[in-house]
Amino acid sequence: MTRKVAICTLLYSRGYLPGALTLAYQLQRLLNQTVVEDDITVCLLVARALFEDEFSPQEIVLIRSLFREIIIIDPLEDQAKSVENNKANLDLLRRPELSFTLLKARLWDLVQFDQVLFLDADTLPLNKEFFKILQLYPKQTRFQIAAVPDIGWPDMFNTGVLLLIPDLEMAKSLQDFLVKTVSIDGADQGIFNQFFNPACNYSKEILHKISPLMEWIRLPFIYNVTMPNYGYQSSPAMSFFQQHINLVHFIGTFKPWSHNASNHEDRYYQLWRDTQRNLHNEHHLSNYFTRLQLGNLETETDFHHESPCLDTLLRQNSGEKQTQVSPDVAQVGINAAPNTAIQEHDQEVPTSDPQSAFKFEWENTDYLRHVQRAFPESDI
Ligand SMILES: O=c1ccn([C@@H]2O[C@H](COP(=O)(O)OP(=O)(O)O[C@H]3O[C@H](CO)[C@@H](O)[C@H](O)[C@H]3O)[C@@H](O)[C@H]2O)c(=O)[nH]1
Ligand SMILES: [Mn+2]
Repeated sequence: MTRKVAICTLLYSRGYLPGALTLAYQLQRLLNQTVVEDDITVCLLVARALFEDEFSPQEIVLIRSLFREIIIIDPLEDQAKSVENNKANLDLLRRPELSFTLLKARLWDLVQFDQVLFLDADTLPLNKEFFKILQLYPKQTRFQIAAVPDIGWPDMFNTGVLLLIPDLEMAKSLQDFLVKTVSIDGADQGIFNQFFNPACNYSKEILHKISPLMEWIRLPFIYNVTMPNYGYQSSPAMSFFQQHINLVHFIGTFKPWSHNASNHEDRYYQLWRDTQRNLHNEHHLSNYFTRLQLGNLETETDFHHESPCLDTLLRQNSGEKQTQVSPDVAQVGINAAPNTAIQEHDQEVPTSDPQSAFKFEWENTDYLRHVQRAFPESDI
């Protein structure tokens, strides 16, 4: 039977829009070149406040033309509390903008799909071989998460590429867990590892009470090759495996769309920019995106003058599928909120600061009560 598979990315601030659009464009391009057994829907998970208050109608049209489905997500229950609890560890990471990556927990709510492949907005699949990822574990269960080891700490997985089985009980357990536990890195990667990965738990017994089947399935690195890959970029391994790399992931604060990225010579950054350029050309968007990268406010007038194809797009996409709330394009305010500041992205300097301030608070929670209820006997 054909499985319904969502390939999703997440957007909760407009600074990552170039990443999300370029990723969607690349996915479409590669999907057009290949025959995939599954019924694939390329989706954008977008924070409600961002989608409804910050995007202009033209931006929404553009987003709709690249994503088959837009899924508007609300904050998690007690999200503000979780963000506050995690603040100290996120400060260690020096990435305050990552606090809302916890929203990835919403992926388990997407039970309209049989499986979800999540990709960070700063990833770029390179070839159609990438879709083989969907065939790697056909029997994946809701207790398993499939992901690639993190180069910063390979006993943990990186959460930029995730395969998961949506399930409402798991969603609830994970979200309860999130509220009650301090994340290792103050964001989603730490907490998802603490939830699924036995290496991140002081007590295996506790993990087994959730389910003995809880597991991280370790995917090959070629499905999430993180850049910059300090020390490895020019290594023999890099040249040996180069032909087999299926996806690159631009981790850290310096992104290919950062304002000074055009001086960056690395071939994968260049590849990302070439892909973005093709997207611009097809949609007549170059000027618009130049301004976006600089973090300037967009104006409707400029946009219309320079993008005559958008009226056509508006008409073409008016029937586009969208789940949850669907604000009428015409009713959405034009740049109602000021553009969120796009940070100065300097080249990230590797740091040897200790990252060990996390603490587990099993004793102080009633987490176990919740998870035991969440998993019926028959599943264990
Ligand atoms: O301001 C932001 C920041 C992030 N995102 C989304 O969240 C993802 C994660 O942020 P990113 O900058 O890609 O994080 P990384 O530099 O890749 O950092 C690592 O650490 C993060 C926090 O644990 C994980 O989410 C990542 O998967 C992991 O690679 C992005 O790709 C976007 O999809 C936004 O929409 N707006
Ligand atoms: Mn990322």
